[in-house]
Formats: sequence, structure tokens, C-alpha cells
Amino acid sequence: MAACLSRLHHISLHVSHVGNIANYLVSKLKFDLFAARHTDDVRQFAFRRGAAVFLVNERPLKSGLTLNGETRDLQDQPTDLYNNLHNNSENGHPQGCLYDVETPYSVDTVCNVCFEVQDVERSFKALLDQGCDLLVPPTVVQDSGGAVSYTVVKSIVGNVCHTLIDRTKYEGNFLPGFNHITNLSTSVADSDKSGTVSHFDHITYACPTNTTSQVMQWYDRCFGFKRFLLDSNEDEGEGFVLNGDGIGLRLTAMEYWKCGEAGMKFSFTDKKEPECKFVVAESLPGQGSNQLDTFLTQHGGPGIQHIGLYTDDIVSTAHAMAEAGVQFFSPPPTYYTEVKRQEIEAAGQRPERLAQHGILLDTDMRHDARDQTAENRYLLQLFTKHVFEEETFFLELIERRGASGFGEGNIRALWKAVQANMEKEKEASAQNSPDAKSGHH
Ligand SMILES: O=C(O)C(=O)Cc1ccc(O)cc1
Ligand SMILES: [Fe+2]
Repeated sequence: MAACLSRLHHISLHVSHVGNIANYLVSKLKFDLFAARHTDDVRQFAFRRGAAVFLVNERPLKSGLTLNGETRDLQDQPTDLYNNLHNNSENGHPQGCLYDVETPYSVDTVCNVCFEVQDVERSFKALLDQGCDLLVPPTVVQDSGGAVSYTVVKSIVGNVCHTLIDRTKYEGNFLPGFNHITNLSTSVADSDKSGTVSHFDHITYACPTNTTSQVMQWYDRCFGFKRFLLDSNEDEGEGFVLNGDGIGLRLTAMEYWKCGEAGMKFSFTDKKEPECKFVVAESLPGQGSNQLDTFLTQHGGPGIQHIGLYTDDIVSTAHAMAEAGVQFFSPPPTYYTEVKRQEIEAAGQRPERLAQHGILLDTDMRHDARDQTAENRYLLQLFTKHVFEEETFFLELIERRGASGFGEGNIRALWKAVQANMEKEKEASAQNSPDAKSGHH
């Protein structure tokens, strides 16, 4: 039996210095810092915008992490991950990284998707039965707001783990052990927040060639995720393949099954929350190096390549973020001419407004004879440049107007813009210092 997930709770990052990413999330993406936890050896900060929550964990310097990922000097750091919570300090509060494991990772990374479950013990047993690697056994943490239990399972995608928590007996604002942070500048920040970001729309994994089916099977077996088709051109067996013209990409998507919907626990008056989809991307050989290969090399293995943030007004959201200094990829200006211009106008959008920030539009061509509005279904997307020093993780803004998949045209446009940018950066770094190693620090 698979473990039963109720909803996505947060996504966590592991970074060497929290400062840069905190500044990016707060000043540029307009997230609010709302909870924090400090111990002698770890700092954890939670940021929220709408239902989208990022938990940023700062790697402890004490553990003596080296750039190639080896650990040393561990006599005062438990190597056994199970111990990192049982190593309680005198005041009885757990030490170490709560609700996650301290992964000895050499670069900044987004690596834990935390789900709420109804029963941690049962989920733990179900995953053990499936042969999963459980990194933290069921563990209870409490403070004055109540108690939360959790377990952590390693996925088969690179360094990606899943924390499963039950917070139904907790009344605090985030999780036990965290201090609530009151945002004194809320009123100022709110006036600055034109557009909205309401939730995580999708999470895209970068995986090596020929590994997609293993990943899909693992998520089906362990969590009951179900495949869905991204595009009318998608083949059931092959996935959504984009090939030729410098692109070699296979996309396959899955959604998680919400046990609560079938059960008695939720009444039908409960508002249905939008679900976060998962996309598995692998590169196809023969089209040269691309953004997926770059990710795998610079990240040091498979993992979370990007996250789509849902907005119901991409133009305003993009405008506010660009004003705050977020850098986005833009297609060449010719993108907004001729056929695409007509398509944008047919969708009721203004080409100039989209062109201002590089917003891409794709019409959903799937035709449903019963649905008279089929021709008005489309999708708007905009991609940021990489968030960390390495060319690894990036974010996306997405506004869906009736389209549930992804657009081939948008993916091709993004792919080309990234490729052009990579070449430009390579040229620039070759000119500036012939020996400079680009990307890494
Ligand atoms: O289009 C999207 O938003 C996707 O998530 C699909 C995708 C996956 C990997 C890429 O390198 C580019 C696009
Ligand atoms: Fe995406």
C-alpha cells in the first residue's frame, strides 16, 4: 500500500548562507519571513506567499563540509541521521535540522518536498514495506502550540527527500520549535505586492536520460501518484517528446492522489485546494548540451530543477518582481510578431504588455466538442534566471487560463532563450578571463 498524502505543506532548501536567498525571497519575490528557528548549529527560516511556503535551512559550518561533498571533523556531529534529533540539549529542545535531514551537499539546493499526512506511523510502515530508505523514523516535536509528528523518506530522484508531517494536533503558526515573526513592515510590503502568488503549481525534476519510468513507478508505488497527459501530442508510452531544432527533451507528468477526498474526513463543503503537479524532465541524446545536462553537472546529480509559482495576474506580478530586480529570460523580440501576435490577441492579451517582461503564451489546442470555450484556453509563463550561483535551480511564474498542461511553444521558446544566454555567458567569461571556470564558486 502507498502512503496517503493530504496536501503539500512546504518545500525546503539547503544553502550555505541564508542571506542571499532570504533577500531574493523577501525583497524580490515578495515573500514574508514568518517563522524562524536558531540553535547553536543550524538556522532555519520560513517564508510564505499565499499557500506557497519555502523553508530555508542554513548548512552548519561546524560540520566541516567540503566542496566535493565529503564530510570530516564529525566527532561532535552525529553521523547517524537518526541521532540528529535525539541529541537533545539541556533544555530538552532538539538540536540539528528539524523536519529534514542535514544532507552533506556541496552546492545550494532545493531538496525536500514536505507533505501533510493523516497518519505518520502508518505512512512510515507503508514506505518501509515498499523498501524505501527512511532517513528519520516517526518523531514527535512539541511546543506550547501542540505536537507534530513526522518522518523523512529519501526519494529515488538524486538528493530529493520527502518529509511527511501530521500537524492536525498543532495550533501554532508553522511548526513546533519555530518562533513566530511578526512582519512590522506588512502594510508597506502589501502595497508593493501587485499581483498575487497563491500556491505552488508544479515541481519539475531534472533526471538523467532513460530514468523517467523508474521515477514514475517509484512515486506511484510509494505515494499513489498518477500520470496525466501534458499535451494532445503526448504519447502514452513515450511521454511528451520535444525533439529537433536543438531541443531534445522528454516530459512526463504526475499528480498525487488525495486520500482525504475519497475518505470521510473532509466534508464536501471544504474548499478544494489546487494541487501541485510533478513533472519529470530528461534530456534526449543527440541535440547537444542543454539546460538539463547543465543542471545535472552543476548540481552534482538529479534534483528539483524549477518550481512553478501560480499567479492569477502574471503581468502585474512580473512587473512588481522585475521592478524589484528579478531577472527573467526573454524570448527574442521577434517572438511577439506575426503568428504569435495574432494568437496573443485572439486570447484577449496585449502583445506589448507580454513583451515588456518576456511573458510567453501558448494556446491549448486540445479540442473538446462539448466545450465551446476550448479556443480560449491558454497558458502564460515566465521564467527567472537561475537563483543560486550555479546554473541549477530557477523559478517560473504561471497563469493558467483553462489550460492544465504545458505548451510546446513556450518550452521551445524558453529552451532557446536559455541556450542563447548560456552561449552569451560563455563568450563573456572567455573574454574576461580565459581560465575562469564559469558557474562554480
Ligand atoms: O514548461 C514548463 O513549465 C515545464 O515545467 C517543462 C519544462 C521542463 C524542463 C525544462 O528544462 C523546460 C521546461
Ligand atoms: Fe515549469
